[in-house]
Amino acid sequence: MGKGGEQVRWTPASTKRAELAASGTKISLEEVQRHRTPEDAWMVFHDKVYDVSGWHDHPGGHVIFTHAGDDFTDIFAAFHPPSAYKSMDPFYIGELDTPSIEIKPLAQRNFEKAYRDLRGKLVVAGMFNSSKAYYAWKCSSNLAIWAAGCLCVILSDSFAVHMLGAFLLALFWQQCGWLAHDFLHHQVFKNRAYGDYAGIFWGNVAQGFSVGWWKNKHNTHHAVPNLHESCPDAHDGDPDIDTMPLLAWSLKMASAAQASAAGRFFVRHQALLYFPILLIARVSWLLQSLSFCFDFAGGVWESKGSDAAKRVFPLRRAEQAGMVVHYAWFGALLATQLSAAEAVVFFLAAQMMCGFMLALVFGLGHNGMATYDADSRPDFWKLQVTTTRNVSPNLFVDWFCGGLQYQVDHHLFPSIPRHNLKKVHALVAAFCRENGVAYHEASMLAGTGEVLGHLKEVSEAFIHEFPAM
Ligand code: HEM
Repeated sequence: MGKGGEQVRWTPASTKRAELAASGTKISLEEVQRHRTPEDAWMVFHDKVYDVSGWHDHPGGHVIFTHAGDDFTDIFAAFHPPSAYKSMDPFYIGELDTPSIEIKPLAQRNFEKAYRDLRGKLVVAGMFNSSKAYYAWKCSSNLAIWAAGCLCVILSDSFAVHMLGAFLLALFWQQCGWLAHDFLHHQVFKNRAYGDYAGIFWGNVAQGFSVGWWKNKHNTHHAVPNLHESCPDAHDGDPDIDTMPLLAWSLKMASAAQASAAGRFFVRHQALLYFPILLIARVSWLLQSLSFCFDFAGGVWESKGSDAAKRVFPLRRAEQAGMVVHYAWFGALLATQLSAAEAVVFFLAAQMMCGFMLALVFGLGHNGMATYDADSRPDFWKLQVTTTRNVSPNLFVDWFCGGLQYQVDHHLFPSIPRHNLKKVHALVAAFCRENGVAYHEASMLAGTGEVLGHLKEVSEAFIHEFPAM
């Protein structure tokens, strides 16, 4: 509140943060909630208010704006190394006029406290420390799959063996996806540059994915899973559910399809089209990666926040070089060993099999779970837990899903290495039970059934809502 009790409406980017901070003015939560776009972004951390309006050079990119107008205490802890805490100081503008403890319901306060205590216990228990031997084994066994795939192409003239090679390369790329994921979440190395370089090896060089593109998209997904964007100016939507015009995960998304015949067709038949769409997913990711790395095709395939991501990602040249190496080794393999026709079949088969195996796991993680509107989104823990599905583990699932079978645990603590997630899971499951938080787990088969069932429900709701279409 301002002098005389009137509500103060702060001007956005022009705000002089230091002056505001020095004035000691208390700020209401309602006031913070009004500043929710990239150019006018205020956020709360442990009852302190920060103004990050227009900070397009935040080292993590535009993901910071997903929490404009909101509390970012827990998401900050999830993403940042301890060294980042001091970089908040220049953005401080004041204290909340009413501490959150007096605003939030008791159950919520208890849960938040317990969640933060749990993080502390996991740090003390060494759960954030990686086993380098484990990752050396994962990396070398994956390279063995790559070698086997290449040898199938080099040593044999048989079409069937070549197709086996395509399958092995598809498996290799799928596992590269999980390795790049772990390195880029900084699960393996405390030194973030090492993680980024390893990510470029397993992402750009090995499988043709741009690390900068992936980080921008994936970190935003982590910050706001299954959340619909509030408005075109905001940066608060989950890019992973932005799958229109092909798949609609809620009636809200489906409604956007009613204007075009193609859109209506896809929504009506999306449960049947789900598996065929997974087959082409990787081709789309390759195009987005090329677009991000080389400004290819005028940015047609780029996702929101790409400009900032290109500017802030420090290893842009290295990732461009990585892409060149990827297409050089893969192109040389196909061009020197196969006829033109067989090379095309091999290329498409490998891309489609890999896309299917990657996307199947992605779908299991969140699709068919709750979706939220940005305006009514729940707090950090509820958003992360209720939008996410764990897959019941077994030896095959553990290998095939690369740690993402513990999706809930991973979302709550993204920088815990995958080999510790089994232990963490036992604590998180007990913790959710004690605090009455719905926590969902299904087998691979049942989970995929849930995804298809959800797509069908959205189709039916769409047909019911727009019967004349
Ligand atoms: C005042 C608020 C914030 C400040 C001062 C800040 C500062 C920083 C700094 C210094 C880094 C670089 C860390 C390093 O690599 O050493 C960073 C990275 C990052 N930040 Fe923030 N941040 C803020 C808020 C946020 C918010 C709200 C989010 C998410 C919603 C976020 C997400 C990230 C991500 C994803 C990275 C990149 C991590 C990586 O892949 O290396 N930040 N931030």
